[in-house]
Amino acid sequence: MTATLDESTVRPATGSAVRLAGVHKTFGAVTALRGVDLDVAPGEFVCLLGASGCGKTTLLNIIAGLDEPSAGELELSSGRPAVMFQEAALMPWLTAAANVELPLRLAGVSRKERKHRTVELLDLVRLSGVGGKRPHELSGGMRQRVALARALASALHTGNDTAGSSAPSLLLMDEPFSALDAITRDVLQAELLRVWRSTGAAVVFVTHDVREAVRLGQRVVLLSSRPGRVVEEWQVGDLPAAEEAETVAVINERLREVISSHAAA
Ligand SMILES: Nc1ncnc2c1ncn2[C@@H]1O[C@H](COP(=O)(O)OP(=O)(O)OP(=O)(O)O)[C@@H](O)[C@H]1O
Repeated sequence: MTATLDESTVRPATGSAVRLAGVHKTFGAVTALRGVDLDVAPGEFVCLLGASGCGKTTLLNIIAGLDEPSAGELELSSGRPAVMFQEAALMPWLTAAANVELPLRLAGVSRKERKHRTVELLDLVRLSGVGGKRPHELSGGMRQRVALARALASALHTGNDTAGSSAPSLLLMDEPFSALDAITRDVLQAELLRVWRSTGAAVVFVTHDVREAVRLGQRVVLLSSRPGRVVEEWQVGDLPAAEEAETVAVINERLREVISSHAAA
């Protein structure tokens, strides 16, 4: 079930794109999150890493306003963040361009401005030639690019819209590339980094792939196995290539420890 966040638990963030303080979430007898503290700076790229079932999606849903915390506080600096899921979830009856345009249409952006921004965004994800095609005519990787352009349309619009043009935007991504083959994933990871650098949006990217987290993130945040809470984090932005493999090995080892301590508990 989805719920709308209570106004009292969501406040505009001061200086952060998103800030969570002591966020708990229970589903009946199941405690999914226990006291999560997380602060994401405007324009920062943070990867949330954790074992299956540790509460990553729950956390993202709470930030997205699709679910509400049982306790704790959430602060957001922009309006509702844009979300991109594992499956592109495009409207099958709309063309790629119309899918990208949809959040702008719903936000009441003028037709001329919508058309202009849609062309720009399709160009940004290198899909300028296929705006007129419908989702079933596109490959899985192309559909995820359309989903990325649509999420950006929504994120950038919200960012511009709420507190003036300086309001940072926030993009939430829940394992968006995990259903793709390795080569397409590799290409889209590079594309995402390029797009992130050119838009300045903050990104919270959920993955259980350590290599992906280290490649994409400026910071990797490790959640414990259920109930999830932040156990450790690493600054991994601009790592020299020689240190990347070692960092992946260190984080993998820590992830294994977290999983086995949970299994032994
Ligand atoms: N709506 C719900 N009702 C009951 N339990 C739920 C609900 N949503 C999540 N859970 C439980 O909360 C825990 C965390 O789930 P969540 O989907 O957030 O984990 P995750 O880390 O994203 O997992 P994965 O990596 O496998 O997608 C799980 O034990 C799950 O069964």
